[in-house]
Amino acid sequence: MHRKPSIPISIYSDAARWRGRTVGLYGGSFNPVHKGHFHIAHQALKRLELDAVWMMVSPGNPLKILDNMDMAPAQKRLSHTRETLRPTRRIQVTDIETRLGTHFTAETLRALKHAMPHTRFVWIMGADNMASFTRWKDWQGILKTVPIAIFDRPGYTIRGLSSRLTQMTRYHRTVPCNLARTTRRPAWSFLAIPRHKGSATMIRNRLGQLWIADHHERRIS
Ligand SMILES: Nc1ncnc2c1ncn2[C@@H]1O[C@H](COP(=O)(O)OP(=O)(O)OP(=O)(O)O)[C@@H](O)[C@H]1O
Ligand SMILES: O=C(O)c1ccc[n+]([C@@H]2O[C@H](COP(=O)([O-])O)[C@@H](O)[C@H]2O)c1
Repeated sequence: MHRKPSIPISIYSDAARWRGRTVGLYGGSFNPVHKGHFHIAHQALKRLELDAVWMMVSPGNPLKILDNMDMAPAQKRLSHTRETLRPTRRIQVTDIETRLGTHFTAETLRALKHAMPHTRFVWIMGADNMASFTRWKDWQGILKTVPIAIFDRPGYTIRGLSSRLTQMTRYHRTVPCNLARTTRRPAWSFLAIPRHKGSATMIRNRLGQLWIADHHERRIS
């Protein structure tokens, strides 16, 4: 039995604005944001014919919680993503999960569908997440709630397309141009876009401890 979501007023007030629109929900740690993220947001807008992409800065990926020392605080990841990407009307950066108080994607989707029943949502993710998707909380519920657009990523094409997710849902694969508007569930597409090698792990490794040290210093002082 699922708990009924409690929705902050600020989110209900967005509902009228996004009525009848198609929004790509692009969740991420963005620890930190990089050009690969920007590439995916643009590809999603174009290839899925979306009205907007919301980059949802996660309060904390439930599967990365054990690596927490490596994770900058959500507020810092949000402000850094906003400063770096300079959001437009069609690509927005949001802390909606923090405001909803949800960590798990299934809960976020339930809350958004409840608050904004007249907006079409599509979940956006990179191919690396295909391998772990069947460990996400209520992953089958996610598939019943929204279509899923999966974007190719260097090093993950074969792993993703041979994942348990692919094996279990192969008959639900859809062509990308129909994905955002299909009412069929489950529905997912794999988008073989030009791949981008951007990686937050690579940036953290290159910066040494700078990105992390910066936020720990602020937390201590
Ligand atoms: N270069 C990329 N190509 C395709 N998808 C990407 C790319 N970089 C990130 N993504 C996707 O963007 C979303 C957010 O990614 P995230 O913030 O975890 O960045 P990351 O580079 O994967 O970070 P980390 O290396 O710390 O795991 C995820 O769905 C991820 O699969
Ligand atoms: O709900 C889950 O169980 C779950 C498990 C792993 C990742 N997610 C979500 O997937 C998105 C991508 O996460 P990440 O860390 O790869 O950027 C982000 O919105 C996470 O909250 C969600």
